[in-house]
Amino acid sequence: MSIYDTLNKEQKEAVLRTDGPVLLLAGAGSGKTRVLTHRIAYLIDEMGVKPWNILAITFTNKAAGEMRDRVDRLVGFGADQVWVSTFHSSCVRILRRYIDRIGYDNGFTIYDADDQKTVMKAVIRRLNLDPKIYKERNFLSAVSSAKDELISVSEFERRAAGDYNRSLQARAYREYQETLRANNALDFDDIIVKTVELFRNCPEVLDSYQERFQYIMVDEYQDTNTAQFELVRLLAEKYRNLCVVGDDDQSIYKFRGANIRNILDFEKYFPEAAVIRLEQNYRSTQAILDAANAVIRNNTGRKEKTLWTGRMGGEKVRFRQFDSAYEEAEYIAEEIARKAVKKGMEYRDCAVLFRTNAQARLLEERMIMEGVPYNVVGGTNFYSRLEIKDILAYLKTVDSGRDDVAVRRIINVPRRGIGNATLEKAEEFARLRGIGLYSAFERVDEIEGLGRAAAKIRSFVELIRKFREARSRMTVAELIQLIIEQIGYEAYLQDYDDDGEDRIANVDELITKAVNYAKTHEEATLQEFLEEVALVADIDNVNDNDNRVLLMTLHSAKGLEFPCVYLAGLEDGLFPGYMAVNSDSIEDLEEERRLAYVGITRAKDELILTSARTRMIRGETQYNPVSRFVREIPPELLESGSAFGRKTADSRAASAFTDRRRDVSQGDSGARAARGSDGVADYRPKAIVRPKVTPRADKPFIAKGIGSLNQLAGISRGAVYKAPEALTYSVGDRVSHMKYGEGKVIKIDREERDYKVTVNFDKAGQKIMYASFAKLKRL
Ligand SMILES: Nc1ncnc2c1ncn2[C@@H]1O[C@H](COP(=O)(O)OP(=O)(O)OP(=O)(O)O)[C@@H](O)[C@H]1O
Ligand SMILES: [Mg+2]
Repeated sequence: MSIYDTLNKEQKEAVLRTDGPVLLLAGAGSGKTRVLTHRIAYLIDEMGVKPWNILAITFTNKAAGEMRDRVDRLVGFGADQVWVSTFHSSCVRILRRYIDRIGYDNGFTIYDADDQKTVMKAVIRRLNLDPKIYKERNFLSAVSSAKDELISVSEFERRAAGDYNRSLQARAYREYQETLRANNALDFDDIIVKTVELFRNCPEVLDSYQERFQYIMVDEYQDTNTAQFELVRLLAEKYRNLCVVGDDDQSIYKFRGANIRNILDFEKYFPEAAVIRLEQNYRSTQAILDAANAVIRNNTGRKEKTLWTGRMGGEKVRFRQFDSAYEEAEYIAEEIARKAVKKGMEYRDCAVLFRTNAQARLLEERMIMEGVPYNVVGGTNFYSRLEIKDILAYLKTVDSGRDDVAVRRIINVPRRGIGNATLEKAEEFARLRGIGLYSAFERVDEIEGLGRAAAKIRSFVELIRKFREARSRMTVAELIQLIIEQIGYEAYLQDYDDDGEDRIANVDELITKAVNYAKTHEEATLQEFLEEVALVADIDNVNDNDNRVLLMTLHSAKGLEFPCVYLAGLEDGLFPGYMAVNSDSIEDLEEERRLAYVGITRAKDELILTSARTRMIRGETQYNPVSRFVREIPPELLESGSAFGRKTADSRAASAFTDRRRDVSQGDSGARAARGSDGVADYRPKAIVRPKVTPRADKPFIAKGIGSLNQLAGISRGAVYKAPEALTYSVGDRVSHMKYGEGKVIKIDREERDYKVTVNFDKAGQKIMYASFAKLKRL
């Protein structure tokens, strides 16, 4: 039997039709990704296509890794020569070779979100705009949307003419772009945009890649944006062997410029395209698929699809509502622990999905208490931690010194007493000469008026010089160790805050990564290491061999599948989000609904939906109704039993502890406020019991991510014990709130640590919030 015999008729057609454009449109779990891997195998094994003539693009590095594994298993020989990668990694590889043709240096750096913010803040300062009114994130999102649509600075300026706000954005875009250029840096969007620019401006380069990639495949095509589509279109223009697979019901990146039009336009640019549809879902049970269909059916203007599964029956989808988010988290963690212990479920077979990153923390807390090993994907990206960024900034400076943001980051880490005035002088010196900040430091003797600060800069330059020397005879891991020792970084971290130990552990983790990197890459250079690090999307921190429950946002879960899935926080106002619920257009709501569809269809055998009646968000208690997505599932498809029957004395004590801790950090009586007045709560923590927070000895305790105990403890340690300040408003006043708009104060309760304010908002209705968090302004 050949591997192709396991495919159904339509899948086989998509695999065998190797020449010419193919559009494969099909619902979740219908084997689209499987078609791509089999297609690669078929091209190599049966058609004699050279592996290096194939390019397969996926959405995340994890997906790329999975596809690579599957291809390795299917193809006997040469699979490693196939380019299986994300848009971004492919483009970086191309730009490393050729970006000098469009005026950059091939050793460019890649800026992450934090770096971008730093640059944009400086731009706002330089444009003399009031940073209280003009926020870098607004400018950055305007810039990013422009880049998604391939709108250049000058085009943006042209379109902005006559519109004050757009013109400001245009100026910011120009300044921002010039700064990046001066630093020889690209942001994430530039990686695609510059590749398109390169292809458009250098036909010979484009031609060489067209020859190279004679067969191109794109997974999750529904989420490609205009720039990415143009890139693929250019590459495929000559041979036209382009196969894209996607599902319009799973398009969830509109906010990032993903363009559903690309699906519709595909046939326009490739009129000869064969359109293939798959209708059998191989992933989920009928019960799960029914729920998914019941939800997505409510979107308008979609192409109705028939999706069926041979996996008849299956456990009903479960729905549980809790009084608070703590109880929700407790339920999930306890149940997972029980399944693992009693039923021998593997932790890795289970995922907890949620709408916003902020939901992770409570879940983590409970996982730790239950001794459930877990990994948080996203939100707490390892590489965005302060300590990791510090070390990487050192490495970047040692590597090239061309990245001003990196140099600025470490100039006073650890403290060297180099003040802002000194830095400004150096920056001015650099700007006038068109050189980088580090180059200015190297010429410190020429900078006037530095006084004693000059010596401090000189010794910094000397330090970097030493590291550069060492670099040639050391591995990356050794270099990191040397840097840590020389700058006294451990002591610095210990002093920095209460999380010193954890931070040091993270740095150790980076060293481990560097060691592993060297093992898997023959010529592991520092530059390559930095490049890989810059590209790892959040999901890539997950090590598949780890037997852990995955906690992640719905966005990160795309394309993945798990036997058991918990979908948490199903409340109107959270999922669908507040904005989508209150927006006039249905587009936002429909995008949220597609996200719900993605979530539901990740489950193979078991799906549990949960929600909480009350939830604290930034000190405000929110009372949210059950998500409309749950209500869209007909009751006969749901099993909604009691959530409280099985609560043990132990777990009550534990929740009392959690609630109490929230009390302290959020102001007194937080738990009471959180529980609300609907009278449903079946118990109240009368005595505050403080169980010792030690992981259970009989279960594996592995806490990765932000969830280590030290850091958890930091929740309360870090909390501010604020005495209530005098309020500037009183009952009856009209006030405004950043998110909810205007409303009237109905009640103010003075509590030990804060005021609890009840406001009736004109649009958002009644909310109870703590004054120090709510930042209400009297009108
Ligand atoms: N013909 C088949 N026979 C058996 N199993 C199959 C077949 N086709 C797909 N599967 C299995 O069904 C599951 C879903 O397949 P796959 O991940 O390729 O779907 P997909 O369409 O890419 O889903 P998504 O839309 O979520 O990305 C996988 O476990 C896959 O191995
Ligand atoms: Mg897929």
